[in-house]
Amino acid sequence: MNTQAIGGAPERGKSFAHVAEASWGKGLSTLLRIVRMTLRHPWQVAITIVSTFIAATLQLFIPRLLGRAIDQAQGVMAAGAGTAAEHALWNTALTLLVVSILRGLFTMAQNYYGEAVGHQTGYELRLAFYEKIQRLSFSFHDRVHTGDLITLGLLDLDGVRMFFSTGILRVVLLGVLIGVGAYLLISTDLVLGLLSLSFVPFVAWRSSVTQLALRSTWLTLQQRLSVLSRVMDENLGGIRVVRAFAAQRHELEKFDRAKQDALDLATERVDIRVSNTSAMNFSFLAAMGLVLWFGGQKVIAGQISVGTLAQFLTFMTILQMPVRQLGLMVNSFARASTCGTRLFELLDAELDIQDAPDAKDLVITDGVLRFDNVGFRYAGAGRATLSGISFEARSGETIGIVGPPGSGKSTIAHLIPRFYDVTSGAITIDGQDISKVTLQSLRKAVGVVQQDAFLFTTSIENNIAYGNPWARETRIGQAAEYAQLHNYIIGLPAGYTTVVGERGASLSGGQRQRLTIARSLMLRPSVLVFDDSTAAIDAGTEQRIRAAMKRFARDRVTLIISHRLSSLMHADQILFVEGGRIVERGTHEELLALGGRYRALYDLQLRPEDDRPAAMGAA
Ligand SMILES: Nc1ncnc2c1ncn2[C@@H]1O[C@H](COP(=O)(O)OP(=O)(O)OP(=O)(O)O)[C@@H](O)[C@H]1O
Repeated sequence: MNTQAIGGAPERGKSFAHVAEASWGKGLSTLLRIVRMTLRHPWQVAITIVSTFIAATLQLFIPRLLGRAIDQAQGVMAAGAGTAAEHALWNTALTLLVVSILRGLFTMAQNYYGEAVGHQTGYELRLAFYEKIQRLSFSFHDRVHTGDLITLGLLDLDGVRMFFSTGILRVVLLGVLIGVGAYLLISTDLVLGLLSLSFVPFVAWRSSVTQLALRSTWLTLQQRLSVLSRVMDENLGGIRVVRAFAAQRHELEKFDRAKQDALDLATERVDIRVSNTSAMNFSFLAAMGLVLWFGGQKVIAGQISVGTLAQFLTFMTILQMPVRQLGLMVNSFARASTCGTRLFELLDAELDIQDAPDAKDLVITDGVLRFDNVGFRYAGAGRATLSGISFEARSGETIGIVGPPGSGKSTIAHLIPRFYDVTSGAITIDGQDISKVTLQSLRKAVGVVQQDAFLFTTSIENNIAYGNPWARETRIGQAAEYAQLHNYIIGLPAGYTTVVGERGASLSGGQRQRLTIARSLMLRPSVLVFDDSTAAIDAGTEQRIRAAMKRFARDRVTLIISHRLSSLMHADQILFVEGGRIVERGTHEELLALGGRYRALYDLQLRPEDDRPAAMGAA
């Protein structure tokens, strides 16, 4: 993803996971930013690093103590029980025990606080991520697929979260073990020390190469998993359509293809891992064989003790694991830099719809909504969707908007709460340009009942009170009454506390639409827009809703967008929109008298069959 892709350029449906690896400079600044985030928890970070340091240092004592214990055991065998040699052996054993316990305790502290820092950083990032997603514009959500966002919020976030424990702490651990350990070994016996460390460069190199190879396949794997999430997201979201079209087999094949792509890569990753692990094992065992051979010669020659040889071998065993994990550390750095770069680009993305610097709250006085020569073009669209839209609606007035599909009716509705910003002209409410007032106050003043009757998987009550969670029961009941839903709800065994199922699955289409109407009424908005939101409601119920809402509509502007003329023919003003322009306007009677497009639509929909002209009847 690049900033431009988020902020502006519209590649609809383009994957979020296409990002190439970050440049070195960018990667480094990302890592520094993660470190800064981590340092927001200075105490935990300090405790973790100090514990890691102490645990690693204590671990270095173990080979020495073991070597000494072996030599002392030989002394006991030569001198017999109860001698000073036996005392010395007991002391060494006790020291070994204490060192092991202390090392265990510090390792526990290292793991505990290390995880805590990672989880806290992850939590903060997750919060920032979700907050940002909530604030990004509709254009962003038009463009970026939900599956990609899920991948970003899970996998990428994890890559950053784990950086502290798998990246930074390993630097400390390896630094102490290899740095101090190498010094101790070489200072004890130069040749044996060098031989003991001979496997380190090869294993470190192989481990890093393996992890970098795994990482590049990981990036591709992540993209493929992102595709898999998309397929699953679409399949589950559209499960009813899939069933209705008996398209299960097609969907399964689609899923299988996406899954196979991911699986092939996962298998490739296993191959890389297995072949490199064998090479590393071989190199370690070869180095051990060399140390045994040379060390054995020295023992036989009496140049070193058996305990000293055991010390070298034990040290090698201790060292091999962190050296093998060096690649993981390299990977952790690389992963955190890529994931972090992606995540931070999203977090830093400029909000194209946000409060102007000097934005003030919208103040409603007379409740006049005005469109002044408004033009609009969707980002990336070849031509304007709306041009020269002008109209005014006063409080208590109802405006009907009608027109062929795709003519721009919903787009008009979406401009009022600033889901999108106008490209030219202005929209004002009581003389205040909506682009200059705070989004919060604007969206409280504008209620849009959308075509898509989305409900949350919670109770009816919570769904109605969604925009106003502290609302009293009486207000919730009143909104339901306006929407002609109250009688149905109180007939349910659990009444208002009935849970509506996933996205309202247990309700009919009409009930869902009425519930979303009630939800918007709860806001008591100054401008209330019905965007084709009564299509699933029968004409009789719609009439009752209109009658019930008469009083409610008295002190607000109501905009009704509908294909059904009976829904809007009573409006004070009707706008006929075609090709993004208002081509006819007036009351029902005026438009009928005009004999234009509205009239033709009326003849088609409402005029009694017998009265229709022959041509219209034929149409
Ligand atoms: N998010 C979007 N991004 C790009 N183009 C869009 C977007 N939404 C709508 N369009 C296009 O804008 C035009 C107007 O769409 P709009 O939804 O406003 O029409 P409408 O009159 O409400 O249609 P309908 O009656 O079918 O709901 C259409 O050509 C549509 O393809």
